[in-house]
Amino acid sequence: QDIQVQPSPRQVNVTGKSMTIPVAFRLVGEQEANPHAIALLKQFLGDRLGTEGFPLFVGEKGDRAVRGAKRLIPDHPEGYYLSITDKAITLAGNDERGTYYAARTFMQLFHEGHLPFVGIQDYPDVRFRGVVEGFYGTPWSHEARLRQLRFYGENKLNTYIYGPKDDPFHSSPNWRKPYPAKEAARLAELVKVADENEVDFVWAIHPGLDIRWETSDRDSLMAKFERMYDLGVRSFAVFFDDISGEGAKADRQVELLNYIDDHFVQVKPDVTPLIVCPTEYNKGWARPESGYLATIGEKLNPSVEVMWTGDRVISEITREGVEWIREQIKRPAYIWWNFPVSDYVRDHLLLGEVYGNGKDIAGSISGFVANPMEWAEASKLAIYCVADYTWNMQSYDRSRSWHRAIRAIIPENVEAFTVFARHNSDLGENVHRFRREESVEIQPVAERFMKRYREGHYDERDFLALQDEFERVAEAADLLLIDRENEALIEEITPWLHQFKILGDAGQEALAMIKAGERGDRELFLRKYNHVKALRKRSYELERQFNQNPYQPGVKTGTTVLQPLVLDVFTEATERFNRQNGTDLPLLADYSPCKLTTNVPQLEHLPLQVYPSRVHLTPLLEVVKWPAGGYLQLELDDAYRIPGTRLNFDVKGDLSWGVMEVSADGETWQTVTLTRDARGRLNGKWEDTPVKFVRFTNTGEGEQQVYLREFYVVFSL
Ligand SMILES: CCCCNC1=N[C@@H]2[C@@H](O)[C@H](O)[C@@H](CO)O[C@@H]2S1
Repeated sequence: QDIQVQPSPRQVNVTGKSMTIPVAFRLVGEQEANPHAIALLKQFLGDRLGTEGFPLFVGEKGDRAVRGAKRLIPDHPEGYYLSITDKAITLAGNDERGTYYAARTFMQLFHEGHLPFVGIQDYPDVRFRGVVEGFYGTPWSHEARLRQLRFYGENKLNTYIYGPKDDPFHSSPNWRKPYPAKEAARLAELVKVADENEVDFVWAIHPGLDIRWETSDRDSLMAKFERMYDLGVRSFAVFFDDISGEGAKADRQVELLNYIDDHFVQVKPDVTPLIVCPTEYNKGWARPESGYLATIGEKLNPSVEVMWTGDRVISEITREGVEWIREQIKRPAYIWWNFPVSDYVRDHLLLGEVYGNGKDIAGSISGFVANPMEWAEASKLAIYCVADYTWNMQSYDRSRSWHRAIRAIIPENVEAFTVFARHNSDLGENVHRFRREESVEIQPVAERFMKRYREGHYDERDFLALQDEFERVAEAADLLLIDRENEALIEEITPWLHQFKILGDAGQEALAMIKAGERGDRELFLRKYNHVKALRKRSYELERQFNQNPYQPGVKTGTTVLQPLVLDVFTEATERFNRQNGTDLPLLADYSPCKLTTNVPQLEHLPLQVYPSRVHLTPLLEVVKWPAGGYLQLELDDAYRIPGTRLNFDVKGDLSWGVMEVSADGETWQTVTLTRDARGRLNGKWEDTPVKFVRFTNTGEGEQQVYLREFYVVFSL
């Protein structure tokens, strides 16, 4: 019998036999065993549990109830031994959490009225496994967090790091203040539910934006940690990421961290190791000459965990990469993996497989936590796979895990959600140039079809395969929109489901244009042509209505294969129709009236958001290092009368180091005075001349570090 346990256990011995599930179980070891494991079993077995019945021995190594299994329990943190025979069931943990995990595995073995006779010895590859709520954007709701913690309990994830950038009591300015009563009570509830699910609730503080290296701020931080300890928090982190200036100094940071470690973490009886996010948190930003990492490696107490995102902010974690950082910081790195986080591509959902990380890194890292999307339920797909990967790397199978994740998350609509997730997994062009596979199965068919269609002899089987896929897309959208088993998930993805339905319909109708054109049926062709244009307009309006945020507003779906395919088919069919009928039916406006050029490395690949009346530059979340002579230029497709551009560098002090200019021809430039409006945004104004170019240049002497929160050009009212 195929034992399906999540995450995949390390060592499973099956005898092939099984027994019908006993009508009653006699629990042995309740007094000594991990109470959360006992509670879980009681809740799961319900009234099957009594003083009579089939013996169920539960306990930790050394407990009387499981003394017979002592030799069989793996000697690893969180390891366990589980056995089911026709005589008894044994759930024996190497420690309390191990017993809990044995109970979780036991629960998964119940299958269609039977229990398999099995011996399992299991333990995790990675010590700390889980999620860091560390994204920019709307923090998860309290209910979403409670669901997450229960999900982690089910999937043997033992860490949840609370660090939402937009929580003012986690970051500046209120990191010094205790949480108000309501928030404090909610955090206390999260800690309780985390405990019940054997999850370490790690509370992180992000003081770097305005910390002063004086005892007063040190004492404020210690006092805040004490407050959180009173709420039940037993795991703590200090984030020094995404900051510049005073807060970024290594020796100051180390002095503070060692103080916290010596006077708080090491003196409390039950606090787990302190975790820190360094300012140089990926290899792309590490500067050996700054000595930052060297200072961390040499002077930071060895008991402090140091987080790391890999070779870049968003990157796959490789053996070579973790060996490199281990050398620098003189300890295994605690990985903060930036996936499926989408706060730099907010119009996309990242529902694809988890792949690209090495399977040989377990020995070189101490932790691996995923930074998710602001969409908590939708993030569970990737989190499920990370749980499988970090528990047992060698046996991790990206596709098997992904399919199981979908079954775990939406069991009543597996087929529909699989179609939806297949086509919502790539990020599109983005500042980090991180991409994921999308529409993998249909991509070769689409490519072959378009090529042959253009050559004038496509294969009917390809046509039918594409038509079938677009039908599945439309069906999946409708099935999921009425799904009621996981309403929180559907609520999160509804805007994308509407967009997905439109994509399915548009794909079918664009293909119908081909057939109508071939049959010379002008009337039918025009009907289909108009329908596709109407669908496109609806899609555009959806973009303007949902998921509006100042970064990547809108709702993108199928951007890598299906959307381009619809556009290609529509364009080709319309151009043929125009040639055959001497008409000039317009094509879909998909050009971009604006081009970005820059010599500032971090701005090179910023996508532009183009709207009817203005061009948005996707702002960055990280600090932008703007070298002397560095410029950012937008070139419009024509000279427009622009009533004024909006510019916003969240910088302290003035922008006297830079100059804003406009030009109609790229030759003669006119300087623009920038004035701050009520909201502190810098507005450029100039007299009424047509403008084709807008640029901002660092004319100062040295590099500037700025937050580019907003930059857009309004080029018509
Ligand atoms: C090494 C741990 C520090 C990582 N800190 C990071 N801060 C930012 C996060 O808040 C964002 O969600 C992430 C993705 O945009 O980028 C960086 S990653």
